[in-house]
Amino acid sequence: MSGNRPAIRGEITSLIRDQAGHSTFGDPGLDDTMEQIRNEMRRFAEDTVVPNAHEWHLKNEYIPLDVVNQMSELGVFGLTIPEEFGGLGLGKEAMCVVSEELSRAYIGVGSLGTRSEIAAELILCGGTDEQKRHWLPKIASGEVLPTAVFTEPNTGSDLASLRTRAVKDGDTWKISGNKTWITHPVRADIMTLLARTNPDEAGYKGLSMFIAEKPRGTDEVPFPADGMSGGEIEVLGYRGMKEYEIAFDDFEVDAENLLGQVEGEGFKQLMQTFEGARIQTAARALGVAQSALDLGLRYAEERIQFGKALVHFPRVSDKLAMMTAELMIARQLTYFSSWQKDSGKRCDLEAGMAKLLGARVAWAAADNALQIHGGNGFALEYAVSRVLCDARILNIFEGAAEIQAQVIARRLLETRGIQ
Ligand SMILES: Cc1cc2nc3c(=O)[nH]c(=O)nc-3n(C[C@H](O)[C@H](O)[C@H](O)COP(=O)(O)OP(=O)(O)OC[C@H]3O[C@@H](n4cnc5c(N)ncnc54)[C@H](O)[C@@H]3O)c2cc1C
Repeated sequence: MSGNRPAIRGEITSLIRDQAGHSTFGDPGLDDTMEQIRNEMRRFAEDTVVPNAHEWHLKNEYIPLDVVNQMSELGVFGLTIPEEFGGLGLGKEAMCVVSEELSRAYIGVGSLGTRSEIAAELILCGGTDEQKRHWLPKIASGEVLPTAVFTEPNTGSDLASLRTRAVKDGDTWKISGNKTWITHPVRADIMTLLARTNPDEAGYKGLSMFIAEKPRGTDEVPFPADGMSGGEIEVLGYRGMKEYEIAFDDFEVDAENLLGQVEGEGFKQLMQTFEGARIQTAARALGVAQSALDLGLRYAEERIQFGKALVHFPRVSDKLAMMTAELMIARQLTYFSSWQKDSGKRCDLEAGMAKLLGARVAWAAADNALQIHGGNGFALEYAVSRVLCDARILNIFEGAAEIQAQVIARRLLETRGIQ
């Protein structure tokens, strides 16, 4: 406790004021290559995303395809895909830096690569050679945008009990059932779709994963495919890709698009992506927290009350100091998890902690930054109002906070030999 004193918090605030506009406050401990990647992403985000993000949010608009195409050219969708399949062959560490920097500009942009990461990891870990050769280069180049179709109206956290059915009919599988909360499905070309292929097996063993092809749609005709319909779910934040509920009624998937050509492995295949997906979500949380800190600091410097800038009031500068310290802790845990993953070590415990902590830190940072804005923070016109809405989702998806806590507790008990 001796470290958390007013003088030290004041010193931290003075240091971050000096570093305002820098990439990070404090040295995150990355090498030059990673810092170059960060700078490149930052330049792109500052030029292309920051000036527009708030308007996209307020108008509930899609992130323009032109921005998506520029991200393809920067290699965002093929970051972790091996070079032999057209990717950049980088690790989760790079994925963290990129996700963080893009999410700092707008969580929607930082999340565009999420579904490509999940699809690529599913195919890399569980696909046949032919599926890898066919899909990975297209995902890496951004030619194919995936969407992740897992959640159902009655099945969220307890995914293993989902009910959407897949029935084999000659050379096709026919999918029937209801999915919900599907992000960016209208502009997607493939769906990583989890469905029950064995109705006699009610748990995870009855599930299989498909790489289901679909045509792109529009707002007017979102799903121009037989056996597929759906409607938009309006949301507080996390906009730019749009969320949909989707009904399948004998929707056809080619038999060759069953992942790995194996039935009953879908849940296990998906579990292999959990560590990576949690690390990526933790990195998105870092970006949101950094964005809140940037906005809070700038406002505290500019707003004068009682004849001084707000930043000179200890109760304001304390908030900035704690945001900075918490962000650094979450950042280190996230990077550490990525290093574990990149060196092939099990890291579900660390990834779960990073995701849980990152989401909390982002929410606290957004709340504090809004508080620093006073009444203006509550006005839609100010970017911090968006950041608060965007921060809120991080505790819900990619394993809600309660589920992460459960995973962490279970692993701790396991390591102590208690089952
Ligand atoms: C904006 C947004 C985007 C999303 N994008 C996608 C997507 O692209 N694809 C997709 O498939 N899904 C997506 N989801 C769905 C998301 O993954 C689920 O919302 C999440 O898994 C939680 O499921 P649920 O909403 O059904 O909540 P529930 O599972 O019903 O949980 C409700 C609450 O109960 C708690 N709870 C549940 N079980 C337990 C337990 N055992 N112990 C303690 N607490 C528990 C939860 O933590 C939560 O707080 C998205 C959701 C949102 C909101």
